Amino acid sequence: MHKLTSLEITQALASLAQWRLDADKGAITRDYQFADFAQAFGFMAQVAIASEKRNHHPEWFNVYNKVRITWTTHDVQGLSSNDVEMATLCDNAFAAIRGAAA
Ligand SMILES: C[C@H](O)[C@H](O)[C@H]1CNC2=NC(N)=NC(=O)C2=N1
Repeated sequence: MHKLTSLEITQALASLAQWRLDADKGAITRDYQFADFAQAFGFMAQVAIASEKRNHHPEWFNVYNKVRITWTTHDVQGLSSNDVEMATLCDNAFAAIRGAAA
């Protein structure tokens, strides 16, 4: 696992449009809003299981139906492909929950 270069980060964020980059910290953050707490927690449970499976864990905050997630890789003190993969997984899980709720 290597620390992503600025170019690699730009390329990765092209498909993670809702994520905000903190270039100094080497982290990406996104806010999600769900219909209610149950949906928000269900999302967090899915992400938690995937995080354990990949041994790559989020920094997150939840209040009622809102979840803020930040991905960064402590081991490289910046962003790695693990962060990109997990952000993509979060977006897919969010879309599935919103689609199921529709
Ligand atoms: C030893 C090291 O902390 C572990 O391999 C994993 C645990 N989960 C992790 N999660 C995140 N976000 N970054 C890491 O570097 C990381 N490392």
